[in-house]
Amino acid sequence: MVRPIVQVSLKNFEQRKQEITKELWDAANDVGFFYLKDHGLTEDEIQHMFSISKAFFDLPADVKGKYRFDLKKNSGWESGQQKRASHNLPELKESLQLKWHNMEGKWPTDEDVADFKDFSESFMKKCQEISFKVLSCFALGLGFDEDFFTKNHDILRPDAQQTFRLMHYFPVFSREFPPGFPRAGSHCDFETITLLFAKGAGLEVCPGREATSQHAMGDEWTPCPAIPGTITVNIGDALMRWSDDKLKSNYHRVRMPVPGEDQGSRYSIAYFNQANKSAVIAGKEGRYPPVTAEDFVRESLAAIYVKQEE
Ligand SMILES: O=C(O)CCC(=O)C(=O)O
Ligand SMILES: [Fe+2]
Repeated sequence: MVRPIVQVSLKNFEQRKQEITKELWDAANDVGFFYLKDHGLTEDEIQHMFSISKAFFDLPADVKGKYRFDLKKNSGWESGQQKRASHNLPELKESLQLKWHNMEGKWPTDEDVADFKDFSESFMKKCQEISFKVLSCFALGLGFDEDFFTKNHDILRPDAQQTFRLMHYFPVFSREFPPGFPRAGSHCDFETITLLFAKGAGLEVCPGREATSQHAMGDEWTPCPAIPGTITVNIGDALMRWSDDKLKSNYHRVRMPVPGEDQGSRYSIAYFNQANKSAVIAGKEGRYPPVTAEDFVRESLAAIYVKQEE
C-alpha cells in the first residue's frame, strides 16, 4: 500500500510544540519517514555542504586513502566496503564518516578541501539542533521528560556516537544491472533518527515493516524523492526499540535511475543520531531487554561492513 509521506513544519517550534508532536508522532507511527520544512538550515548552507562533499570525493584515491575507514572508530573514507544484508554485495559507492570525537587523522585537512572541518562541524551542529527538536517531541509522546534524548545524545561527551556520512554513488552510464538491482540495498537504519539530504529521486520507502517480508523484497515501494527546502527524516531501529515498537524503523533503498533520469554520480548526506555509548536503550513497557547504545551500535555496524584488508 502506498502511503503519503507528510511534510511537517518546525515554524514557531516552541509555541506549536504540541501540534508538531502530534504530526511527527502520526508520521513516525506509520510510514516512519517524513519531511521537515522551516527547519532552520538555509538552501545555501545545504548546497555548500554538497559542494565540499563533492570536492572531497573528487580528490585522487591516494589522497582520500590518508583518511581510510577505521571500523573501531566508525570514521574515515571507504569505497565499496559497505554492504546491505538484503543482497549481501558491496554498494557501488564511496562514503566518508565523520564524528564529533576520536577523529585523529580522519578530518580532511584545509589543504585537501578548504574549510572542510569548520564548515562540516557547523553544519553538524545545526543538524543536531534540528534533531533535538524532533527528539524532544518523541520524548514527550513516549512519556519521557522532554530533555530525555537531549541528555543521552550529548555531543560534548567523548562517547558520543553521532555519525555524519557523506555519500557518493558512482555513475551508472552504460552499465547493465540485473532487474531490481538497487543503488543502495533495502535496509533499516539502526540509530535513533536520521536526517537525510539528497538531490532528485531515487529513495524509496516500504511503509509498514510489520507487514513486509524480510528486507521488503517484492513488496510495494513508495517513492520518497528529495523535496527542495526540506530534510527527509526517518526513524531508526534504536528509537523503534526505545518506543517498544510504537515508532517504526522501516525498510528503504535507493533504486537505480530509470532511462531519461541522470545516470551520473548521486550525492547524499546523512546525519545519523545515535545515543551516547553508555546510554541504555530500554522502552517504558519493557518489550525488549535493555541494551547499551554501545553494544547496539557495535552489533549493527559489524553487519554492514565488508571485512577490511589489514
Ligand atoms: O543515499 C540515500 O539517499 C539514502 C542513504 C541511506 O539510506 C543510508 O545511508 O542509510
Ligand atoms: Fe538508510
